[in-house]
Amino acid sequence: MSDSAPELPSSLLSVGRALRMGFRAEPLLLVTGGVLTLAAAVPDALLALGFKLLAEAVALGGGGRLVAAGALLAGLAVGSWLLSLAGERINLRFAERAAVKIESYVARLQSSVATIEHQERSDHLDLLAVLRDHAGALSQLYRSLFSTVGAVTRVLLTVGLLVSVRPLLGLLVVFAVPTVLVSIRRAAVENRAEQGGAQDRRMARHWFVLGSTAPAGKEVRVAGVQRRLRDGRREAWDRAYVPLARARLVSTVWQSAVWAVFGAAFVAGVAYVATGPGSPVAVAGSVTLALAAGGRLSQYVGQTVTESRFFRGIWLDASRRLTWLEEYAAARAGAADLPVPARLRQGVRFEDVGFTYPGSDGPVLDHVSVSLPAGSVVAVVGENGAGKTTLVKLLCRFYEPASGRVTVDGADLARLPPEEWRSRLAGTFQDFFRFEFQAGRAIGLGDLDRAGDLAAVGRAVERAGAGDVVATFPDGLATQLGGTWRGGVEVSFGQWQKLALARGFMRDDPLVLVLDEPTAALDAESEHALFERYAAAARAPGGRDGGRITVLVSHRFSTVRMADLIIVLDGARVLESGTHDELMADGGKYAELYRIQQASYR
Ligand SMILES: Nc1ncnc2c1ncn2[C@@H]1O[C@H](COP(=O)(O)OP(=O)(O)OP(=O)(O)O)[C@@H](O)[C@H]1O
Repeated sequence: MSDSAPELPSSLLSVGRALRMGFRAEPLLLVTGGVLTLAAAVPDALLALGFKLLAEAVALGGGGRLVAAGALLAGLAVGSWLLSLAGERINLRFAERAAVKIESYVARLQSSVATIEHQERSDHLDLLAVLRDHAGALSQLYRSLFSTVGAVTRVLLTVGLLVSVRPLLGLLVVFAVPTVLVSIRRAAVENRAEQGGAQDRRMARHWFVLGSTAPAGKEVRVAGVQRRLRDGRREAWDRAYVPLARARLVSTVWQSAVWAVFGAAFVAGVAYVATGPGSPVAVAGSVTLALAAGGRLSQYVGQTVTESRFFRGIWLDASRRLTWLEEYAAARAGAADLPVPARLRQGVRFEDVGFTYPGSDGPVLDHVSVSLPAGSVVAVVGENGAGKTTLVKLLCRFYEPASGRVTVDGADLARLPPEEWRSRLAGTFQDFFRFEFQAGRAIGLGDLDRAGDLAAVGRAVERAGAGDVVATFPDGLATQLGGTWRGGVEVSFGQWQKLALARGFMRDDPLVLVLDEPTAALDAESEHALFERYAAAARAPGGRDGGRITVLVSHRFSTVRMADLIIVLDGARVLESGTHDELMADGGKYAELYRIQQASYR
C-alpha cells in the first residue's frame, strides 16, 4: 500500500485518453460536432473578404458584380450562422449523452477498486471530489476544445487576409494581444476587490437590517443608536466600495489605454493601406478588407485566450484526474487465481497480520494471528479504537494487510476474486447507509438478484427483528423512506439501523456474516434477544454445516458471552482469546471488563 501523496499523470497522456473516451462514447456526434464547429469558423472569418468584393463591386459598378458580391456575403453570413447553430446543437447533444456515460464510467471505475482506501484517504478524496464534480463537465469540454480550435482558425484566417492585403498588417495581431490580457486581468482584479469587500458589504447589510426591522427595533430606540446605525452602515459601505471603485477605475484606464494603442495601430494600418499603391478600386477593396478583418481580430484573439484558459484549467485537470483513477484501478486489479470455496471447512485465519492506515503514525493491527473456525460465532471486543472494525474490513478485503496474510480455508484471500468473495458475505456495518428508497427495495438491495422477491425480503425482516418497524409504515414495504420525498416517511436512527440489519440478512447462505455493532441504537435487551437468534441461526443446520462464520463486534458483554470464541483486541494486538468461561477463568482484561459492565447493570 502506497502512503505517498498521489501525483497526477502527464497532460498529454490524459488528453489522449479523454479524447478516446469521448470518441468511444459517441463517435458520430463527436466527429460531426467537431467538423461543424471548425467549419463554422471559415465563413465567419471570410466575411471580411465578402465585404472587400462588395466594395470593389460598388466602386466598379455593374449589377452582376454587385449581385454576386452580395450573394457571396449573404452566403457566408448565413453559412456561418447555420454551421454554428448546427454545431452547437450537435455538441449539446453529444455533451448530454456523454455526460451520463462518463459519470457512469467514473462511478464504475471507483467501485471496481476492490479496496476502499481511495474513498477514505483525504488526499485521494480531494482528487476524486473534483473529478466527481467535473465528470459531467468533461463532456461539455469537448465543445471547449472545438471552440478553441475554431477561435485559432479564425485568428489564422483573419491574419492571413490582412497579410494578403499588406504583409505588415499581420502585426495588428500583436497589438490585439494586450487588449485581451488586460480584459482578463480586469476581471481578476475586480473579482478580488469584490471578494475583499464581501465582509463589509455583509456588515453594511447588517447595520441596515438592525435599523429597519422589528426584532431590533425596541432596543435600537431605547438605546437611541439610530444615528450610529446610519453612520455604521455608510462606513461599512465605503470600506466595501471604495477599493472596488478604485479597482474599476484603474482597470478602465488600462483598458482604454490598450484599446487606444490597438485603435491607433488599426487606424495607421488602414491609412497605410489607403495610401498604398494600386488602382482606386483595388485600394477601396483593400481598405474595406482591412477594416472588416482588423475590427474583428481583437475579438477573435480574445475568444482564443478565453477558450484555451477554460480548456487548460478544467478540462485538462479533469482528464488528468480521470487518468489517475484509471491507473489506480488498474494497478489494484491484482491476480485472482483461486476460487471462493462453496463451503468453509477450516475457516479464516489471520496470519501475523499488520496494518497501518495511510497517513497514520502507528499500526492499528500488529502481528495479529488468530483463527476464526468454520461454523463458529466469533465475538471481537476491545476499547474504542482498538481495531475491531479494521479487522472486519480486512476480512471483507476492503483493505489489504501491510504484512502477513488472511487465509480462507488455507487460500490467501488476496488471490480470491473480490467480487465473488463479497457475494458470499452478509451482515451490516457500524456506519450503515440510509438508502432512501421504498422500504422493500432498501432491504432487498442486500441481495440484488432477489431485491424484488417479497418473500425473501420478508424473511430478512424477520431475521433482523425489523417487523415492528415495517408495521409502523403506512404502506408496509412499499413505503417511501425519507421525509424529503413525496409521500416519504421520516425514519428514526434506530429504525434505520433495523432496516440496515434486515438488508444484511437478505443473503440466505453467506460464508461469513459480519455484525459490526449492528445494534448500537437498540437497548441491551433487544440486542441480546437478537443475538440469541443470530447464534441459533449460525448453529442451525445450514449455518454450522455450511461452515458459516458469524463475526460479531460489540461492546455489550452480556451478548458477547454467548460466542464460541471471543477475541480481545488491545494496543493493536490480540490480548486474549477463548470462550467466555476460559477468559473468565484466566482473570485477564476480558474478565475485568465483564465484571465492570455487570456491576454497572445491577
Ligand atoms: N480510514 C481511516 N483512516 C485512518 N485511520 C483510521 C481509519 N479508520 C480507523 N482509523 C483509526 O484506526 C484505529 C482503529 O479504528 P477501528 O475503527 O478499527 O476501531 P474500533 O475498535 O472498531 O473502534 P470503535 O469501538 O470505536 O468502533 C482508530 O485509532 C481510528 O482512529
